[in-house]
Amino acid sequence: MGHFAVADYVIFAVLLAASMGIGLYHALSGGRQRTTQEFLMADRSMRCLPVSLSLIASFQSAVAIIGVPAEIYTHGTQYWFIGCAYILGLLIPAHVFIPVLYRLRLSSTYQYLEMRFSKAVRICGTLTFIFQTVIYMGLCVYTPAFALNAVTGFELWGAVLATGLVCTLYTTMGGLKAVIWTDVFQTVVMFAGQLAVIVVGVQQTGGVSEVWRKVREGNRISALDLNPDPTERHTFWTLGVGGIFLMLSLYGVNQAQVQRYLSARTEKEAVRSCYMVFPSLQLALALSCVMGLVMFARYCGEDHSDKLGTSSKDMVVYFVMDMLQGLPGLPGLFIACLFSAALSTISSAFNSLATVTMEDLIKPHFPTMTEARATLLSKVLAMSYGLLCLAMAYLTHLMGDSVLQVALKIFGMVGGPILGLFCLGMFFPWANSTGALAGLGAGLALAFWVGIGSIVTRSSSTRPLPPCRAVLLSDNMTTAIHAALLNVTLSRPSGLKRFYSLSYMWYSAFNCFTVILIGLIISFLTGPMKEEDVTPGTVYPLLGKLLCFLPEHLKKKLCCVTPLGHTVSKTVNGLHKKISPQRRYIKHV
Ligand SMILES: O=C(O)CCCC[C@@H]1SC[C@@H]2NC(=O)N[C@@H]21
Ligand code: NA
Repeated sequence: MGHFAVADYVIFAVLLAASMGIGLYHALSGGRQRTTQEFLMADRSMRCLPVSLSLIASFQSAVAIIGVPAEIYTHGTQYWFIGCAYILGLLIPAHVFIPVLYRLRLSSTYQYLEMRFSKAVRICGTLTFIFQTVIYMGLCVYTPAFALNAVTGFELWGAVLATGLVCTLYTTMGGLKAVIWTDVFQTVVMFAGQLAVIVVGVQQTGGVSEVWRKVREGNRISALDLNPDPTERHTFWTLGVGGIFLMLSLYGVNQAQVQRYLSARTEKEAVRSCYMVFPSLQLALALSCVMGLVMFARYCGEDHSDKLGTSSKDMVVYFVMDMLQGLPGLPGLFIACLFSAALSTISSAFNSLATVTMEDLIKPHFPTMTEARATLLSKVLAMSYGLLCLAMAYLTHLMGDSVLQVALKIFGMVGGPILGLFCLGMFFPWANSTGALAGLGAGLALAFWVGIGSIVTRSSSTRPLPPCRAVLLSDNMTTAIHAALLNVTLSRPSGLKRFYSLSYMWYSAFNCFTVILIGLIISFLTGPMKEEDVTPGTVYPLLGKLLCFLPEHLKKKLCCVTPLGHTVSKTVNGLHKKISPQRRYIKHV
């Protein structure tokens, strides 16, 4: 099955060559990547269009291209409601996180934690991020390679090595500029590949109306599920609300994204790039959901259970090869789409790992290091992280069946606490570094307790909808069977088991609130910080913004008077800075 014509290999090779070419171009042009400002921050000269396409590419990998269609095929279109989370999930980063982080002119987003709390908090934040990204990178390398190998015999480790090496090379040579411009190219290839599969799939299923009829009969169009039960895997609340915290952890404080915001030439360009992400993310979500629906309609009523019934990872590639078989070049286009998605995510991860390792873990200990050595070290780091991620590729093989679920769990378990740390710092001036460390520790501990508990007790898997053979029965018959299935198997989990069956879409929110709650309690127990001791510009005046409708004098009374006498609240570039008289003196010395 799925023999590749020469044209397919050519297209795949062209993708790798084009990525290499872009990397080489940026290695030989501009400042020739001689400074870390250029290598890690693209000289802070980027415009909003490439930044926005690069922002999508960072967290739209083969996991989404294979995982989302499998999710829709198995459980229906409930997952599509995650698109509702993109509204607040991008507005809050654009108007809260970007202003604070951009004005501090950071290179690593974790520098914020040292400015707001202490060096210890910064190191913990950086190490947590590295842990999360290395695992996620492994998943992104493994997914396309294993899926292709399983269905088409595509040379497995050859693909993994080719991907890893090409990616490491152009990231190491061309730095962030190369990563952003290859992301732009790879995002276009990714959309083209998905569109091709959809067009051919609809045409082979007998047209749009035929697809729609089969999808409706197979009740794959999910209604708005307002079930408030937090253990229900996918409902409007877990996806639309829980998804907001997932988006904030990725598009608000994740190093890969913050680095892109900071590489924009002005803050306005950064905010605009965040806005421009919205339509492209909706398009990416729509393409992968529609692909799942077309796959369902195509195989409805036919018995492909031998192939489709196995692991969800393989069914999508099987479907694509089945559709594109015999159309020279299209299987190659889909392979290119899969590896474009993987490459653009992995290169972003490499580059962000190299940046934080340099900025947070190495430079502070070697302040006298020359630019040349620092840039060389950054390149060595990118290479070594590349090799580490190949090792991780195998480990993720053991993580479980639905790659999408594994990725979202990782973001929830590790990204959630990091989001909590930044929220604690930005919205609660009283929080101190002891509280921050305690909060992060508690958040991670709880996250891993729930996450691992749910894997061990296998309480997070939800029964798939009945396969579409049930279509042949009348509607009410199907409903009756479905109801029977429900009340028989749905034994109400109680106590700890219920705790383990918390929907993984709530992990980000749950862990974020844990960090904030514990962080505040410990801060108050160990002596809260005084507002005038907080580094100016590291606190977002949440109270001031929320009460912005109040007249100025009332606002001053409410949120600018501290017990140690009044402080002058200076509004510097839109952010309230509390500079007490004596500090004001220090400030101007
Ligand atoms: O595709 C991946 O590599 C990870 C799975 C999707 C990650 C999240 S889901 C919400 C947001 N929208 C995206 O397109 N990616 C992120
Ligand atoms: Na990607």
